[in-house]
Amino acid sequence: MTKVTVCGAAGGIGQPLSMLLKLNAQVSQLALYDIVNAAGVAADLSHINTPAQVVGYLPKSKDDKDTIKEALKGSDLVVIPAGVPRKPGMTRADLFNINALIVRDLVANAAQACPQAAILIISNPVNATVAIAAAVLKKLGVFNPRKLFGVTTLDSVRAETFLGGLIGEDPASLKGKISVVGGHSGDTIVPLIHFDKTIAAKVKALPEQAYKDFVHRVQFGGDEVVKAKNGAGSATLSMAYAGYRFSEYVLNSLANKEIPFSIPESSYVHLLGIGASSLSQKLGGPEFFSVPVILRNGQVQSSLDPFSLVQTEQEKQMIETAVKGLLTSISQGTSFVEGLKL
Ligand SMILES: NC(=O)C1=CN([C@@H]2O[C@H](COP(=O)(O)OP(=O)(O)OC[C@H]3O[C@@H](n4cnc5c(N)ncnc54)[C@H](O)[C@@H]3O)[C@@H](O)[C@H]2O)C=CC1
Ligand SMILES: O=C([O-])CC(=O)C(=O)O
Repeated sequence: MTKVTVCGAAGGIGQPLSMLLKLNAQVSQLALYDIVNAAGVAADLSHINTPAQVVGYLPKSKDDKDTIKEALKGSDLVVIPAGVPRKPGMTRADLFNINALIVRDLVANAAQACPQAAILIISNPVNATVAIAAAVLKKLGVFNPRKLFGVTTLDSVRAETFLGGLIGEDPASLKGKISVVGGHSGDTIVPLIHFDKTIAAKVKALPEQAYKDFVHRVQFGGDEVVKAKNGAGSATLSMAYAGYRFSEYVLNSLANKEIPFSIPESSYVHLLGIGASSLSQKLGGPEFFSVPVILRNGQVQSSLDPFSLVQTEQEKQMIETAVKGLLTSISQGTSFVEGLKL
């Protein structure tokens, strides 16, 4: 019996992500929470012929504090794509003011209703919202760092797609052969693509500019979608796929399924809390960093040191640059929660 709750389930990401979760036969209960249209999305998905029982949860009023708790009660996995997306001209950091409050409230409710759940944060700016979630859970005395995940999978999905196109490989075959670490915005995103010898040889055969363009495209892939949608939001469908890919990894670990890749999925996690404090020191002190994580039973069992995947001076420098950006975002998230009443 596995219960999954999606918060923000009626949104651009929430709807297709909920559909993918409904297709997973391991899910027995799928709770769809949103402040709009939750019942409609739930009714629609409930007609799909898979085992998950789908229930929509829409708050009855602004002061309704019970519906969200019902949606979260007993959940094993909580996925949070609630919040506002970017419009052209905005950075992810510009979303902080609105999304910080949304994430704070949802995580505070999860802390009470399902303190054992794995929590996946999709809402941007991920570099800061995950720090908010951690600070809230700490304040409420239920922080398990091994179960809090910032979802950075879309960066890996993009890197696989763009590199596959460049070197003439099936993008799907690159999963586990390249890795993306750091954070989830601009130059905090660090693709590492030289540790597999066959891939590295193909990358080295490319003109230097093609490699630079690839890195830039992975780091700013979100902007491409924001621009193309021209005011109608940011990546939703590719993000739903990526969010599902990481959710499925958590669900598989809950079912004790083997990890079929040598280098597992990355996630933006609390380094000290997952037993990687020496990595944090080596990086220059960031509390959070996206690293490949090995999951067991819905939580981080161990992580890989990204420096073991670094092969070039350029990759090392990209990590240094990422750390600078992350330190600022993390302290913004953490100080937002300090002094707040929960
Ligand atoms: N981590 C990542 O790689 C990515 C993150 N994102 C982020 O995901 C978030 C959602 O994006 P979209 O789905 O495109 O936005 P959207 O506006 O289409 O959907 C957001 C949904 O959240 C709901 N919502 C707002 N406040 C809520 C609350 N307090 N409780 C529950 N639901 C609430 C809204 O009603 C809406 O249905 C944005 O912050 C976006 O920047 C987007 C793409 C990639
Ligand atoms: O760019 C955005 O605002 C949405 C996002 O995080 C992405 O597509 O990577």
